Amino acid sequence: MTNQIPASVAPELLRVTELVKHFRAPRAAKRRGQSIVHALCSVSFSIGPAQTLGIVGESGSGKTTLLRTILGLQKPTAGRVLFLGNDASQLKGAAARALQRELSVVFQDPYTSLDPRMTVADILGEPAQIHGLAATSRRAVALLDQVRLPAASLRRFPHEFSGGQRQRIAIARALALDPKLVVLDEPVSALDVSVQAEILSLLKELQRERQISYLFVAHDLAVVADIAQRVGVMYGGQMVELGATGQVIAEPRHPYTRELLAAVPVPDPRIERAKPRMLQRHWPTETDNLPPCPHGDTL
Ligand SMILES: Nc1ncnc2c1ncn2[C@@H]1O[C@H](COP(=O)(O)OP(=O)(O)OP(=O)(O)O)[C@@H](O)[C@H]1O
Repeated sequence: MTNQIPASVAPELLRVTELVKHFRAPRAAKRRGQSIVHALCSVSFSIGPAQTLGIVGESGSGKTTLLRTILGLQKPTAGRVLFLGNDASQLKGAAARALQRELSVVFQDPYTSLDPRMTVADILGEPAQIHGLAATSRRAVALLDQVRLPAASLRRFPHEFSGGQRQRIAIARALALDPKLVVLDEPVSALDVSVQAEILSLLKELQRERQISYLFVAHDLAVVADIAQRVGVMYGGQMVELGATGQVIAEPRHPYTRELLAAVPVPDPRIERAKPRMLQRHWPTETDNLPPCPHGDTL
């Protein structure tokens, strides 16, 4: 007998519903008659346990705004973010802190995301300290082991490590409180291709070992295709495509997705196979049932 819940009835970890975020337009845009920037336009998706959803999109498509809104760093104009069934913005005190422990983040640049004045031991102990928990060196060594770095790293400072090693430290820090969901904001964009592959393979191993889920944001569709079971394509604040990775690659429906596929520099066999068949037939994806974009200009 196994206690595993079948995927079809597994509880949702994250549900984002019709998320809208508008900003006041900068002065130059106002002069062109645009008063509001529609950074997110009715974006909806969900992530289940031990799943990876990859979000891909060009600069300015709304990826950072989406992550910042999910992380509670900015309020949505409309729509909801439910994490483990809770709207974090409605929680206070111990309940809010307990929910925060289940969600962590890894940023793009491992050169600026780690405090240069802190040792690795301090960096890995900080999340526990923030939450009033004990930060033991045994726990820090276990975290280093998870990201395949030696225990001797504990006494060293970030500048003594390579970019890939720094990103391993950032991942170890993100795992410090055993979160259920890790948000990864372009985590391999600043790394060489061979180091990118190592970090992607580490993330996949960690997911298998710890059953964590990832929301993985990147510019590069090949990177997302390597790690994500599902992919969402953002364009102009909208999720123009959302579905199983193989399906989105095989049958891209939006011109921007086709552009992304054509731009993949390192051939991915699935992408290469798909290119000649693009758009020969229409497979329904999750975005087919999305409501139209509410083009109101509220802030
Ligand atoms: N604080 C803000 N005030 C005004 N406009 C903003 C603000 N933050 C983002 N925007 C605008 O919202 C849109 C989406 O920006 P966002 O940073 O989310 O895109 P992105 O896909 O993350 O881009 P990149 O890959 O370059 O980081 C852009 O038009 C951007 O100029």
